Amino acid sequence: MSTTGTKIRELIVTPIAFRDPPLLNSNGVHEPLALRCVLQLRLEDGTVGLGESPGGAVRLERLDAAAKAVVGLDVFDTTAVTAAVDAVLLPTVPSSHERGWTTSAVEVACLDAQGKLLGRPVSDLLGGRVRDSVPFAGYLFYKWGEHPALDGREAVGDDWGEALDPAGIVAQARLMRERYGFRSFKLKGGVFPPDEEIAAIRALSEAFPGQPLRLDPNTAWTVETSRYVARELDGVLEYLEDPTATIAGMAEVAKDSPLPLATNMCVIAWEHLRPAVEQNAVQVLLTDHHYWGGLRRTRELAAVCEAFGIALSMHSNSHLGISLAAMTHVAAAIPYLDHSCDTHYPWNLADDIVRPGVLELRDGEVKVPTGPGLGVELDHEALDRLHRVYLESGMRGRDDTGYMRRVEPDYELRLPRW
Ligand SMILES: O=C([O-])[C@@H](O)[C@@H](O)[C@H](O)[C@@H](O)C(=O)[O-]
Ligand SMILES: [Mg+2]
Repeated sequence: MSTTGTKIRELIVTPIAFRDPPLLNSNGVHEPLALRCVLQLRLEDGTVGLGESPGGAVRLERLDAAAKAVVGLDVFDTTAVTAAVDAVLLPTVPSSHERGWTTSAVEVACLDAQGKLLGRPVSDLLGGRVRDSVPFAGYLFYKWGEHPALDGREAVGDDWGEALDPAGIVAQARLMRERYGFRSFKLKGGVFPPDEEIAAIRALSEAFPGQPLRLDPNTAWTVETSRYVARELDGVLEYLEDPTATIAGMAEVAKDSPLPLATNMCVIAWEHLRPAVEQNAVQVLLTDHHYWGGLRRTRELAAVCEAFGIALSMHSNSHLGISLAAMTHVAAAIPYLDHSCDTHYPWNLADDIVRPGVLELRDGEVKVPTGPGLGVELDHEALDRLHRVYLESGMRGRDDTGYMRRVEPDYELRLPRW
């Protein structure tokens, strides 16, 4: 194939804001809107590759810099594209993890364009799929029934309702199961005292016998508390995720934990792998292509984990369909993925920017799209609408703690809290 038409003509980055329910976590509560950026990588021949990145002013600025750096490069030379993005960010963004967020979004757009040019799905470009559909876990959150009235805005409810105790969490899990068929569940913890969250997990285990369960308090606990919870939930959880902070802290917990420990917080860059392995700090790694530098790097990461006997799962943050498609393709192409993947998608899919019909959560799984590239089509009308929401909102970053303080002025962010 000649490179005449496969050169990158432009990269359009569109910031958007979409509705998000009041989901609680160890940092506070989700704001009424969540931010993402949508990438359209247009080639000389008119082919467009799609990408999606976490949003906010900082990420947008970096993506805008990346957009200038990639013009004229061949879309098939992802090594050169990634190097160009990395080089333009290096002077101001020293952390490889931070640069990974930007390179990843651009790489996904390149792979989508490549797949469209070749008429092959992205999973083929990653070596071929080993499964036709990818299992996801129902991601449960403690939550308020509505976003409270603030700044003259009326309260905003949703069709999930309130979940502030074990009965509420079980009811939410039942709804998740009814709507999407999930066969495993993750509870976002770090919100209530550990015994209350242990009770919620026990209630889930009774309601869904034999279904894999996980608990993730996002470092809300001390080493001692983490060990206590691990002992209490031995035989009930498949793994305990980020109970405490740092590789050293996790290693301390691991010494005495009957449960495998998982992370998407203390091992988030290549340089963290060696100390984590040496200290046996984590037994499960939640990959996330958004911050490991892309889909191909995620596959490489999986091979490293396989070599060291670290099991694999997948992390998620509030996201839309382009990211879900990318997550599904890479999960399909990793033989060694032994846990269902996380996804926030059920919380946000009402505002998706891809056309319906391809990505469906059914029986707790998403079928790997078989069309060219990521296999999803951008809904331009939805994109324009959500871009206007972004502009009008004035929101330029995520602040779960600040939002919580506006509702509960005495709220203090403390990690660990228990
Ligand atoms: O969206 C949230 O509240 C989650 O806590 C998210 O911020 C985390 O990144 C994530 O889902 C996790 O597994 O740690
Ligand atoms: Mg986590």
